Amino acid sequence: TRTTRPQRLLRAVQKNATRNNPLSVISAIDDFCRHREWAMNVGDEKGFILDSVVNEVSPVTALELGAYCGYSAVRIARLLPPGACLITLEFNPDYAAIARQVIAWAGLEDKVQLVEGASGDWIPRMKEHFGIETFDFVFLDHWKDSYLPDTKLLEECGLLRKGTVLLADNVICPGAPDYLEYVRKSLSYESRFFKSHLEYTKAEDGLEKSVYLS
Ligand SMILES: O=C(NC/C=C/[C@H]1OC[C@H](O)[C@@H]1O)c1cc([N+](=O)[O-])cc(O)c1O
Ligand SMILES: [Mg+2]
Repeated sequence: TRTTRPQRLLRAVQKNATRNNPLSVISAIDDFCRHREWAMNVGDEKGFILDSVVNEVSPVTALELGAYCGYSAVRIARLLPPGACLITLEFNPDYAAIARQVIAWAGLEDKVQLVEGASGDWIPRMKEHFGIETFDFVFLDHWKDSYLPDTKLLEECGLLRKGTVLLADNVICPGAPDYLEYVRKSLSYESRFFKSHLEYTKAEDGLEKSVYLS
């Protein structure tokens, strides 16, 4: 096919969503993915849980690992308090290009810093490059086998503080077994599972919320 799925998703946003209206961008993507083409956004059902955790934490500094088309970046950034910011890391340049445009269509570019590159390279540079002390909230939604090494890297780089909330997507499907075992067994985390479904399907999935105790 001439265009890619992310390009068709962006076109659906530009056609059906209102500029500077994040909720209409979220709805346009969910409609596209439910009725036209499935895509790996966190989706509306898990998105509702994501929203409730973001509202509870009300983060001033937030990190997202894996932007894809920018759906969860829009979900998170629309809820951030004034002066707060979301840094989102995306390895795939094609996804990053689409995500930037989706975030811009929602009018949230001032709240979101999209960084193209590998999380393993960028996490150690967060403090000096972005002037970040610690993160209040981290959403993990990138490669599932990167959840654990990147969490350990965040710890080692001193980017987590007492009370930092990690929220991980897909801990059942596709699954992140090594990450789940770690956060559930570690005395440094208080972990809780939120049962849900794989985006736009009836398959079992869920989010794991883990509070860093330091
Ligand atoms: O691989 C998934 N996400 C990882 C994304 C990987 C991409 O983001 C980082 C990198 O650019 C890579 O190309 C995924 C996969 C499914 N799935 O059903 O296969 C469902 C989901 O919610 C997912 O986040
Ligand atoms: Mg996901």
